[in-house]
Amino acid sequence: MFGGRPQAVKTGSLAMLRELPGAIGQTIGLLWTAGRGLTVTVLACQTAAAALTGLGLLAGTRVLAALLAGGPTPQRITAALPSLALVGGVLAARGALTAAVAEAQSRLTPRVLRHAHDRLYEATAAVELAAFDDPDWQEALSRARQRTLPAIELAVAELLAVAAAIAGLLAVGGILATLHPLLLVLLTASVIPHTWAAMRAARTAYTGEIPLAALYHRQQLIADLITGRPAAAEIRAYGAERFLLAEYRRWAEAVQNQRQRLELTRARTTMAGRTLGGIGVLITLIALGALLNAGVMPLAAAATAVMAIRAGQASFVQLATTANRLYERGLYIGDFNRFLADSHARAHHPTGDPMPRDFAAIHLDDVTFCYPGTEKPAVEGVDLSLVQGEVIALVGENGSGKTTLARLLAGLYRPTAGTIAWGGPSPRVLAPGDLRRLVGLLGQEPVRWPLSAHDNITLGRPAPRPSALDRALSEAGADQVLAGLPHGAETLLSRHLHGGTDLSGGQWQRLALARALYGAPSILICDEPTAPLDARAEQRAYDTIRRQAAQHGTTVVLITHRLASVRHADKIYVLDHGHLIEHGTHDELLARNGDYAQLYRLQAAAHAPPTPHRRETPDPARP
Ligand SMILES: Nc1ncnc2c1ncn2[C@@H]1O[C@H](COP(=O)(O)OP(=O)(O)OP(=O)(O)O)[C@@H](O)[C@H]1O
Repeated sequence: MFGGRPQAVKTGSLAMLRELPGAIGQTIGLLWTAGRGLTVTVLACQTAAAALTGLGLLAGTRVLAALLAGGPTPQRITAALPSLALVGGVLAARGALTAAVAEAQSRLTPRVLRHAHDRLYEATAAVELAAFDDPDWQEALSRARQRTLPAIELAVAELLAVAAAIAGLLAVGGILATLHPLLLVLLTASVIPHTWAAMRAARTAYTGEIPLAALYHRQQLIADLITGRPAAAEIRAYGAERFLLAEYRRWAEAVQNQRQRLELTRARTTMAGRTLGGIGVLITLIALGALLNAGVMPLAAAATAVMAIRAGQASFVQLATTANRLYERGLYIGDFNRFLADSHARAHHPTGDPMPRDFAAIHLDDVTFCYPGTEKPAVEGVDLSLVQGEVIALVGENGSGKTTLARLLAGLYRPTAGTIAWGGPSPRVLAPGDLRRLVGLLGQEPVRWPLSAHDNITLGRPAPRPSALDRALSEAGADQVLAGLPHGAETLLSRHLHGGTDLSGGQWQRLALARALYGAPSILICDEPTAPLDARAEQRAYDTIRRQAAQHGTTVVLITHRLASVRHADKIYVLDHGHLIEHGTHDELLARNGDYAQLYRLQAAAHAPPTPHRRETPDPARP
């Protein structure tokens, strides 16, 4: 309902058996890339431990045979001693191997997790911006983070448990086959009910987990609102505490009920399996008794058979449970790998020569852009040419496509149709990633990076020239902000971190302008850049922006609803429902008396001094 579309997963036993090898393959692939040596160590130790189990059982048979043989007790004990020593040695060696497996596993699991996290964040960081607007990709990302990463951690343990169970079964099977082939049949018959119950319980957990995840997601959203800083002020201002707590409790109760239902079903299935399993064991013991009675098997072998069958049953149940769970995790891992491949396909891959910093013009030819998953273009059929050093303004009503067009110009989006060409006499169509390095972006709500003030400006970029930082700071007025900080440029800007501090909206904006200027951009996109600034800072910001164009040849794209601020732009483009409907200078557009002129006069009237009007004298005749 709200936790993402549940995956269509086949949960039948046959489907599981068919797809289990693929799931195991996915998990092994992950283990292999994260730590080959450790994987081999764990598997080798497990195989050796299983072989030792078989050897121990055989030695146990010999001990029993010696003890049950005729003759005086001291003599029988002496005869059993070598086999007893072997049993002791086997047990000690098995203990050592189990400890080695546990140690290797404890080193392998964090490695696999780190590797998976690394791949996830690397793939996510590399994708084009448009992927973040695609609900399918977003959903796959959320699934990868919330379900796959925890699943991977469990899959490692489960894969190793499956391997241990298979090795154990092979050892026990070998012993039983040597004792009497009929014992193999008895073992299989006795484990069927248990195995069925284990598989069913695991499947119940999986199918019940999908609605549980959706409910939990909703509960978490509200918990985040209650505990997070962004909503803290509004919650208190509107007195929404009780409302939110009630909402939280509603979802928490739904989570609790669903969990209880799941646990109950699981407990009942397990109980049924155990009861049937008990009957299976009883039948096995009766059959063993019959074999003994018929003289087909000596007493010592029968005792070993009982132990082997018990060990075999445990391995069978472990195999059924973990294989089922591993199958489920394998589905998540497969999903994760598909997400990585899809993200890789959506990533920017640099092509061709690097773009020169200087360009004569940018030409947009019949450019259209649709957001992923939408059919209505946000920008349609736009033709536009930008000359280096120009200040252009994009104006229009809310949702008319200004931000989208600016992002197309910045190379952050790829046109759905049409071309954007950069360059001089023979303009080149560039891959969007080539443009990005040349662009400075100043948005209305810039990111407040929880880093030092210095890193907030540089973001790890090398200085294009030695004085770049000082110049950017002074041009943006951010030097004054830094001067007021307790540790200057090294002050940590986050109240969430110990020793950190916070800035006002306007101070953050000045830092953002410094960040945009620091890279000496060829094109500076300012999307409502002065909303949080006071009048003086706004004036100063516009002066800076204009100076960038005049002195440094930076092309400026200005988006603002304050039309008084765009009067000095070299060209003004008016957008309406994604279409360019007018363009020209301020005076040309006023003379044209179109949409721009109307909007401008509307705003000018709002700022005009109020016209004095006569106070009406009350009419004594009116009631
Ligand atoms: N991420 C998105 N996914 C889908 N549609 C989007 C997305 N962002 C914007 N749109 C749609 O694209 C259209 C243009 O949006 P855009 O943000 O470019 O307008 P704008 O002129 O900058 O608006 P405003 O003045 O309100 O900032 C709108 O109809 C909007 O609903």
